[in-house]
Amino acid sequence: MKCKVEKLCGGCQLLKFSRDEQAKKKREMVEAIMERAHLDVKVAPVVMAEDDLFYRNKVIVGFAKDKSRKVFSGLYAARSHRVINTSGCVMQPKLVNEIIDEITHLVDSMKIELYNERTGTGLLRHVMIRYAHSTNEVMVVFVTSTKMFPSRRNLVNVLVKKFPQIKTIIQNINPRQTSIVMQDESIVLYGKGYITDVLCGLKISFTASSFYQIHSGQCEKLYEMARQMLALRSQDRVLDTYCGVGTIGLTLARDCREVTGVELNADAVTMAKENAAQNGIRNVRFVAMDSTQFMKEARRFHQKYDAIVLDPPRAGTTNLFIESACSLQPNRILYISCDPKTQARDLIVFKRFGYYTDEIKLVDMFPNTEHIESIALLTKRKMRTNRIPFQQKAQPARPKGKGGRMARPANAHSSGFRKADSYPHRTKRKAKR
Ligand SMILES: C[S@@+](CC[C@H](N)C(=O)[O-])C[C@H]1O[C@@H](n2cnc3c(N)ncnc32)[C@H](O)[C@@H]1O
Repeated sequence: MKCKVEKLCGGCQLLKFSRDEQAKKKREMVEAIMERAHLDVKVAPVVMAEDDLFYRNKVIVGFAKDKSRKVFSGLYAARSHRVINTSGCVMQPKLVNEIIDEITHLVDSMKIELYNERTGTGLLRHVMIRYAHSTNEVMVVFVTSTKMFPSRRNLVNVLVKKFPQIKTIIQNINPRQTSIVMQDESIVLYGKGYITDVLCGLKISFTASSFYQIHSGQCEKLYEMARQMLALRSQDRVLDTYCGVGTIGLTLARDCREVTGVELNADAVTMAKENAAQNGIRNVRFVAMDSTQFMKEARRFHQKYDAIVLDPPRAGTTNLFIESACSLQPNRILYISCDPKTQARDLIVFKRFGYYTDEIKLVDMFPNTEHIESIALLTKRKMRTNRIPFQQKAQPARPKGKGGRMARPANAHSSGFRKADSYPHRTKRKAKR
């Protein structure tokens, strides 16, 4: 496969290699990372994708003008903020490419002002397209520097008329001088503000700000692998941390007694609840909260989980998360990661708490790039020492609220635990004391 801008773009570092060569390289890379971390683990062969082109279901493009002042759009060149023309990119679905080309043409013909990163002036910063492979639904997000968006009505009308697959159009307002693409304020210009895909036989809806795996076909393989590795029993309680729109928890729900999903992004949690409802899944609940904070509360209320799943962002998790997860003493912990380096770092800390893994499995979620999704099942083994892995720093005392109770921060969400949720034997023992 040839790409005209392969070198300039830098997004597909492995495009020139065959599928087998890519599989070998990715596996060797993970083996080297695990070895460097002194983790004695076997790395399984990579589960490769049948469709390694046109797979990206999320694309963000910037805009610029060429020498003749004509607008073009594309990805940023590697390690820069220079837009290069990636029209017709072979990683993006054909429909997505057609929509991007049309938007670029409209931006040019409607003379929509482009945002200038250096001066912080202008209007249009980015366009994000999200695509649902199973349903062919498309979401378009215009990221603008101000709420004022003079040509938006025209733009929306032309786009939905030409592409009936576009089910929602959103304007996200990002007035800050930052490289972060989107900010919190959004206006739905057309449709419901979300699109729906079918994943592992479940209807899954997601909004512009919520996470959804980039390669839907490989994502199904990943979740099936997770199910098999966890081998849940009907009486098991599962905690799905960093749960996004609930995809992993919802696919596990039929195998176990109940699933609790925890996610920081309140938008994603709203979608997770909607996803449970639209699939008639009743043994799940979702909480908008920091995962570590949730587990600390779960511990306080003597909650027990047989399995904990974590699927954190690329930066991995924190020592405090690991400490809190291990303090709940689950039988197994399933760690899904999109960066084996941070996963290896975290696995070392899990080990200090007695949770070990023998094998890392790999799913190629990002064909033709250097990236890989890795998955590890950790089980509890006997601790070799009684030493506490690391001492927690003393926390500053929180101010007392009404009635002598600890005041909660104003923006804190609730774990939903009540005293009645505590395990009865523990409550009794406490009462005796
Ligand atoms: C890699 S995504 C995984 C989402 C989901 N498990 C999936 O497969 O679609 C990581 C998610 O963690 C969420 N997140 C980040 N920090 C968090 C935290 N401290 N507590 C809970 N969720 C967090 C992000 O909003 C994002 O949805």
